Amino acid sequence: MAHKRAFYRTGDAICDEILGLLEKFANETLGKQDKFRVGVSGGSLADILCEGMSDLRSDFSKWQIFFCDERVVPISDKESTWGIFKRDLLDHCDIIPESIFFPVNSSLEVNEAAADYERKIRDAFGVSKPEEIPSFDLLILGIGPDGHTASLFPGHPLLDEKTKLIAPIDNSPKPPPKRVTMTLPLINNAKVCLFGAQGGGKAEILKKIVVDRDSSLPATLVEPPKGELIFVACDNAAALIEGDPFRRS
Ligand SMILES: O=C1O[C@H](COP(=O)(O)O)[C@@H](O)[C@H](O)[C@H]1O
Repeated sequence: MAHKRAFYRTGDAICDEILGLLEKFANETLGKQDKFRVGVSGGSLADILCEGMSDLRSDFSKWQIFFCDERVVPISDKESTWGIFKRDLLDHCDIIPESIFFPVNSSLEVNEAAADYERKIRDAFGVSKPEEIPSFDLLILGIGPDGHTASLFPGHPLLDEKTKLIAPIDNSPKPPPKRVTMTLPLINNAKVCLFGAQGGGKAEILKKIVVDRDSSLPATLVEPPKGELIFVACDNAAALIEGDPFRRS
């Protein structure tokens, strides 16, 4: 079980809470160590980060930003998460250096792209022994309507991956089919896993994850034993959850 769990209900939108927590964890981390290492997701969370990250007060030169998953498509494709960050954040902002981003090399074949990204992460953390698992300071994760997170989908064999930190997937049920993704051993070794859920379309799945703890859903399997697990949901996404679901834990 996660060391500490929290559930935040935020009114109409989750962006201020997500951005506020990102700033808080970055600055707390940089008060204790010289680098802040965060993993970001695609979809709605990427849009929130691109909208508000440049307003955060932090020393971005000490950040390292990785991708919890990426679609293996050219950066010019609208499905590329790195492409979204380039176009919607970096192209309009001169306080966040491009060099702090560690994108997936999507020009490689999907298996190679995953192996290459695992090497990049191991190099950045200085972790070379296969049995050692890097520990991200923060992972910002989304929740798909089917309960997927990163590119870990319900019923997919990748949920049982034990050795790879980054895995390829070439049959993603959600297009595009070719992706690379952080696996559960890497995700669950993070210091903080922060989920964001925006909109009434997430209400049913969020209840299954947060209240029912339905273990067939990949997002439920995110439970860092030594880290914090945080859910941030707008009122509509949290509509089927009463009070604080973690009151007694
Ligand atoms: O395909 C993906 O979906 C999830 C959820 O996206 P959302 O738009 O429903 O928040 C996302 O977290 C993941 O990074 C992405 O590749």
